[in-house]
Amino acid sequence: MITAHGLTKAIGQRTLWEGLELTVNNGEMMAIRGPSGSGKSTLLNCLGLLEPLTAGKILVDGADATAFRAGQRRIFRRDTLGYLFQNYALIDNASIQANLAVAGGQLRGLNRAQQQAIYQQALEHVGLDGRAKDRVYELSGGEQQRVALARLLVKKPGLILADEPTGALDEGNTEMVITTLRHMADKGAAILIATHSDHVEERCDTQLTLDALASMV
Ligand SMILES: Nc1ncnc2c1ncn2[C@@H]1O[C@H](COP(=O)(O)OP(=O)(O)OP(=O)(O)O)[C@@H](O)[C@H]1O
Repeated sequence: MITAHGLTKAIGQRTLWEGLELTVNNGEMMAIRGPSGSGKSTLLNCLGLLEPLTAGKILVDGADATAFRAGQRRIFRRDTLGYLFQNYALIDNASIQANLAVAGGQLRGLNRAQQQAIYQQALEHVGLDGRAKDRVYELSGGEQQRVALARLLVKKPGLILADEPTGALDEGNTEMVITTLRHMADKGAAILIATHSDHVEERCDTQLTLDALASMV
């Protein structure tokens, strides 16, 4: 569960958003809407502790994440956070399997055969069965997006921040991504999705719109 109070972000002279309040419970998906430049990606980056806030407080499962020290932030990113970036954030010259292996999460403490079974299941889920040895740079944009999704399935994070996760995908793959995220929410994850898609918003439980808040001061 993530709760945020009074979130404010200013970049230079511009206030992107001010006094934002939001709560996403475990099991829920929230759509973050708003025109290009309204600060959707920046909000996800702040919630993921990748970028500092100007003001406000973020609570993750009741803990004040804004007060985390560097070590606690690392553990939060390693154990709790799953991020679907617009640029997929994959290791380009490594194989699909190597990209799944860096997911951490539920993999720790498992033997090789058990890990292989988890990779296999995740790749089947995203329609990349039998492709584990393919290099990421050989894949299409949509396939890379599906590897990023498979990595989330391997990690099973409690909090997922997805930045326009269906942007590069056709209708079938969009449906697969959104159904997979819905499945992860139903298993207990709290999920925020920055999206321009009405269809994605319809599949979410709640929405937050950032439009009117962006202002010059
Ligand atoms: N580090 C930065 N330095 C300067 N300006 C920045 C920085 N990060 C973001 N911005 C600006 O903040 C604004 C919000 O950007 P952001 O990417 O969060 O918007 P967005 O709503 O996600 O847009 P889109 O829908 O196009 O992805 C933009 O005008 C962007 O140029």
